[in-house]
Amino acid sequence: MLILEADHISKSYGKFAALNDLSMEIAAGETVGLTGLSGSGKSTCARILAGLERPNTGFVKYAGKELTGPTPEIQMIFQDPAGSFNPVRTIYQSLSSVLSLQGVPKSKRRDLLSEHFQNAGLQTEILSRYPDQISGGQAQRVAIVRGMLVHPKVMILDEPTSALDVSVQAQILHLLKKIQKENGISYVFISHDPSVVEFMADRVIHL
Ligand SMILES: Nc1ncnc2c1ncn2[C@@H]1O[C@H](COP(=O)(O)OP(=O)(O)OP(=O)(O)O)[C@@H](O)[C@H]1O
Repeated sequence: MLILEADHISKSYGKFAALNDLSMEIAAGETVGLTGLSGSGKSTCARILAGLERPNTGFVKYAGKELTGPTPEIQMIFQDPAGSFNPVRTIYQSLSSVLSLQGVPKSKRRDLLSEHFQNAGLQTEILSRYPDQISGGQAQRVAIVRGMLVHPKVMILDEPTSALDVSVQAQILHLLKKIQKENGISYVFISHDPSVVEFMADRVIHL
């Protein structure tokens, strides 16, 4: 079953064409790799597939319907995980507000987060820290947990391990594979590193 489709999408910024006539299809549960040189439009494509930007021409369909904006069902993970958290809130506060939007009562949030943390190889002590008090690898695990809290069907991963040490990179890639196996979600995995994309993806598209 197709979950996400891009149909002849193009994007220009002024006269500059960042993405030119890309079509791709992503089936439920599969990982499509997206690779290409710096400036080839990978991040532009990621933002469009996540509904964060609209293409100038063409369209994106999610679950058969045109995507016109962001939806919780498509989550995006960025290269710089620490930067995607509010620096003046603890990790618990940031994640708790996601659960609040989900209607999870306060009394259940800590236990639920502990369960997610254990599953993602994170110690629960991290919940009381601020984003600048955790490592890059820990921050990326927390970002992945945060994305999973809303039960997405698709995750767009834009260079999720590029800022991490090689040993930490491998751990994150294995965590992502485990999460996919457990939840059957689809990934669009973007990296300029062909070996990382090969490891993760069922199919690879070169931009
Ligand atoms: N908001 C924007 N305004 C103007 N130009 C942009 C904007 N976003 C991207 N671009 C340009 O579009 C092109 C594609 O950028 P994009 O970030 O999608 O490439 P990329 O393949 O992800 O590159 P990298 O691997 O270096 O991150 C680049 O030349 C970039 O400068």
